[in-house]
Amino acid sequence: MGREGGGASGRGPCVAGPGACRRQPPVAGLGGLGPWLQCLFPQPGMADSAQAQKLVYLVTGGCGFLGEHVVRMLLQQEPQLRELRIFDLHLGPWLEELKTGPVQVTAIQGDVTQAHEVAAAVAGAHVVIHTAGLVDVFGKTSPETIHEVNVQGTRNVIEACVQTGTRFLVYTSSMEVVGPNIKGQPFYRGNENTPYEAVHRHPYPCSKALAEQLVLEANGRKVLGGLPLVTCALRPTGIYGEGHQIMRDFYHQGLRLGGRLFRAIPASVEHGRVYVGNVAWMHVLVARELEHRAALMGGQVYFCYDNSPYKSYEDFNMEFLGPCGLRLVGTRPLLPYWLLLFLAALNVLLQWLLRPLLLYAPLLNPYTLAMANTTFTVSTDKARRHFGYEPLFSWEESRTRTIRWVQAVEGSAQ
Ligand SMILES: NC(=O)c1ccc[n+]([C@@H]2O[C@H](COP(=O)([O-])OP(=O)(O)OC[C@H]3O[C@@H](n4cnc5c(N)ncnc54)[C@H](O)[C@@H]3O)[C@@H](O)[C@H]2O)c1
Ligand SMILES: C[C@@H](CO)CCC[C@@H](C)[C@H]1CC[C@H]2[C@@H]3[C@H](O)C=C4C[C@@H](O)CC[C@]4(C)[C@H]3CC[C@]12C
Repeated sequence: MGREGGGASGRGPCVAGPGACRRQPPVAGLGGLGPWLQCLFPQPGMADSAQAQKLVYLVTGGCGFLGEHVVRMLLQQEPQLRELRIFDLHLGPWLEELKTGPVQVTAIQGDVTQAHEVAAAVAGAHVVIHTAGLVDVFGKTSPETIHEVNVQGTRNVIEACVQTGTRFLVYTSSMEVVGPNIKGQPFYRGNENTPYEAVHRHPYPCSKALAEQLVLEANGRKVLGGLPLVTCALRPTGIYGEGHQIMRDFYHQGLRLGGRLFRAIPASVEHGRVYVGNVAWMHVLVARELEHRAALMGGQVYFCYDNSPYKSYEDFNMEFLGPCGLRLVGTRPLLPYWLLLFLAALNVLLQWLLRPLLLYAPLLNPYTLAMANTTFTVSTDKARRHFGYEPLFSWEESRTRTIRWVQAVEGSAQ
């Protein structure tokens, strides 16, 4: 089953190309809700594309942090959408508001580890965007569960595409498929071809690497009907933006500490970050262009990037937490690295001791410390060259939106 209809020109005014794909500029002054409101109350131009609505998309993990942004971005930016299926273990109440729009929104409560549930959701979809995953570097879930969800879940998605005839699969991978590696070697302004020893031991990056490999190897497999499956993988660096749980955790930690956070990471260690709206936009563009540029894009990996500045993890967070009243104390780490490592190891011990009683999963553990202490930044234009990606949101917009969101978190916490 292929995608019906013509090529790029049949896709209304929204053709890929630097900056060309923004159907409507986001409305300023709505606290980040502008694009979403536009999708609920479409502008006149939207009506033109009504006849062209024929595609069925499935977003797995569509109720997660990234998934929700992908869902909303699709509704706003994909004029050919007829039905949007949202598959998630936990469905969010916000889905209800989407059901009043012109696109049929189908919420499916399901588990990617259950092959039959995945196959039922995939059947009849033209494109699958697979973002569902267990993101855990804090020891909340067992390595087996992480593997089951991230690897077997991805295998189930691939097999469902093959069995039901879905031809286009976009997988949300991660920078962690590359690194930082166990040796803590820096990856400085690297691109998709930069040589780097990608060796991992932690269950999360291991699972993402295995899943990505499955997706890339599946490119070219014949699906029901005999046509080839076209796959590719997107590798976001650390995502930030509205809904980012770890940012929320840092914010609350700062409030508990009297409006202060204490520097633990040298300011010179740079960490790659990318705004969630731009990551979502990249997914939408890739999904749209896979059919037209299958030979070029099939089996490829793309880092997700934008114009967010290169900074240390903590300094970057302060771009948002600072304007919300928090202060980062110290120009250098206040504790020596060996002591942090000791505390991190102690946290692991405590987690193990307390496990029968409660889940103790603090931000600091040897793995997160190593990640935060290792430079990992990307500098690439592969996505622009291959499918015309340009960030939809400037750094200033991304920053403003994130600050507004943290302020709203603050408001709701009081
Ligand atoms: N957050 C980041 O910084 C980041 C960076 C790079 C890559 N990623 C990847 O992006 C994807 C989304 O991450 P996120 O940060 O939005 O995480 P998230 O936890 O907010 O979202 C994941 C979603 O997947 C769903 N899910 C989990 N297990 C499932 C299952 N068994 N069946 C169906 N749905 C299930 C969850 O309910 C959740 O809604 C993940 O694949 C992650 O590996 C995230
Ligand atoms: C030592 C602490 C003092 O303040 C700082 C700890 C920071 C860590 C909690 C985070 C540092 C790097 C983050 C990860 C990175 O941004 C990339 C990721 C890839 C993605 O696929 C999932 C999320 C994450 C692992 C992200 C998690 C949090 C950090 C380890």
